[in-house]
Amino acid sequence: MTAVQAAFGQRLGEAIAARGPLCVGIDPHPALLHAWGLEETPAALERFAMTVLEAVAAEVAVLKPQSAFFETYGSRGVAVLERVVAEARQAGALVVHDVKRGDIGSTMTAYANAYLGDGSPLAGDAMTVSPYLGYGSLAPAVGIASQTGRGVFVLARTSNPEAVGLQRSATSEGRTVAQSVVDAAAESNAGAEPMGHVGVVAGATIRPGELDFSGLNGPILAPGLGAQGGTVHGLRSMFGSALPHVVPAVARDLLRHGPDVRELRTATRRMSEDLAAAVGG
Ligand SMILES: O=C(O)c1cc(=O)[nH]c(=O)n1[C@@H]1O[C@H](COP(=O)(O)O)[C@@H](O)[C@H]1O
Repeated sequence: MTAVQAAFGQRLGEAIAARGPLCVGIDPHPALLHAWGLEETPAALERFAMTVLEAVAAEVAVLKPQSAFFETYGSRGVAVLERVVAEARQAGALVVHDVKRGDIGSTMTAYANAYLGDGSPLAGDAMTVSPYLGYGSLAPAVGIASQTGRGVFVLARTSNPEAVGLQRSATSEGRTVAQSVVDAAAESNAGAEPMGHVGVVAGATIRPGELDFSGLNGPILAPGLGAQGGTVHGLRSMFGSALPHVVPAVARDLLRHGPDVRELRTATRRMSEDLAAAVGG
């Protein structure tokens, strides 16, 4: 029988304590492949991903491969993603699959089993999920994550400008849609220590005080640093006392330092140090 790993909230907390909170996105955009002198082929995709791992997998708490950039290459791309997951976890980083899945019933269960199920070739540590079929439709993923010591990150207030109309609109109770997602995640995390396994996604581009995270008791994935205008120094005003639970994510702004492994690692260390100063100070 496989031993059940510790709960995701605990494992993430330990990883952040050991390595700092930075999450590096592995997003092999065609433009980045070209900038690195690579072609758009499965072999080049693998080279790109393995270079990122060599530079940062032993440095940062979390790696977040964006599935679409691997799926583009069909089964060979997915095979590269499997290798990324295995090698990242081997190097001690947690893997968050950025897949933004949202569906109902047995289909949601199948998505959760693919990315979070024990024994799945793609099983990482967490996945991003979309609540726009109803937070309750995510129950299979929330449940499978809990049973397997894994996590989910539920899209609440995403970093893209198109999200504003929907996510900032008011629900019948007068809260914003985004706040209702945070509050639903808070209910799933109630009583968990040191924090629950249901995280939310809130861009590092939101307005200060836009959301109340005080009851969340779970992690906040905050993409949008650098290329989308988010800054390390802006995080405190956006997240306030929830800052210790924030996992800021960056992809393009670091990946542009490749393909030189040392330059990529140096840029990552610099950003981690800036974060430590901003979060701790
Ligand atoms: O879920 C995500 O990771 C995500 C949520 C969000 O609100 N905004 C957002 O940009 N992302 C992802 O974060 C990555 C963008 O990273 P940058 O290159 O640093 O802008 C992409 O993979 C996006 O899909």
